[in-house]
Amino acid sequence: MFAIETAGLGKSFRHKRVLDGLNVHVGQGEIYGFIGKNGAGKSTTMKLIAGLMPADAGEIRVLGDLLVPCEPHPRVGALIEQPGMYANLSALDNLMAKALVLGLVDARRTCEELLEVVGLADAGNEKTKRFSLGMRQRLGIALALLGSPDVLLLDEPLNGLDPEIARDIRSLIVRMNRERGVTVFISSHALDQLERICTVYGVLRDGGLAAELTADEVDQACARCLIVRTGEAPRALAALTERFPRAHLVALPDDELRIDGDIDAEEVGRALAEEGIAIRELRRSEGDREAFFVGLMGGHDGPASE
Ligand SMILES: Nc1ncnc2c1ncn2[C@@H]1O[C@H](COP(=O)(O)OP(=O)(O)OP(=O)(O)O)[C@@H](O)[C@H]1O
Repeated sequence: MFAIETAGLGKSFRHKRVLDGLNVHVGQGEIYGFIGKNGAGKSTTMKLIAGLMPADAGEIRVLGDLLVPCEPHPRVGALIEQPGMYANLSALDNLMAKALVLGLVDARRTCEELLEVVGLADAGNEKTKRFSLGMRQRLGIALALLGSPDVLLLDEPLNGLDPEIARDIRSLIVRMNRERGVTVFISSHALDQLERICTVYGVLRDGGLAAELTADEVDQACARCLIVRTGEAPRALAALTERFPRAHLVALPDDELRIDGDIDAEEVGRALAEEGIAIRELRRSEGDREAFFVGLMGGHDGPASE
């Protein structure tokens, strides 16, 4: 049973289709990094899974339960976009307000413990309007953790944080995962941050998943690859895909193709020459993980395709 599973998920805003047949599989106990360009639909996906808005198509299962549209699953905690909090209340009172809504027994002790867990014990009585971004994110995570969820949805929890705070939040996420067995579904633009904690990745592109791979598979894919630059990238991509069906090929920006797998450079050169495709550059690249992910996302610059 998956912690989160979506099948054929679709969502449009007015006439803009954002998600189109999205199939995500998040195993229990994983820290799943959800990656995609700006506007690819990461927050939208999170909101659908959190039960904050209805999908137009498809279904979502959380811990095996089919989600009823707009009904949050009781075992899911979420921090999506700006953490919702009352500016004039203290961190403790913000937690208490939610704890009461959830009907938690022993609410005060639970809230104080959570403040401790997220490193806000000393600031618990301060009004949140005076909080720094890092403190807000910590409180947002504490709010998401109220009720001891089994599944945590974290939308960009590391955005805009200085390296030390980002490290603290990363270790908090890993601790929740290892010690409490919480499954984490996390989005971030900071690939280097995700790479330190994620066990699986899903790459969102054109409304669906371009890839879903484990950290080990990413390691393997990035261990050794060939980069080909040619003026005829689409034709080269088609020719090489047919010639090397077991290789993983990705079109990169600047007319480059990336070929993952143990493929011989000479064979690639020969295959392209036979098709009459001129090669501008053919080189071996080691471990360029960012290029790998950026390639899967569909390039670096500009928003996701309209
Ligand atoms: N409520 C809404 N009404 C209209 N359009 C929306 C709404 N919510 C999202 N969109 C649009 O849907 C697309 C996907 O947005 P979403 O916020 O899910 O992307 P994202 O991948 O989280 O982006 P980012 O990385 O920039 O946060 C965007 O083009 C956005 O403008």
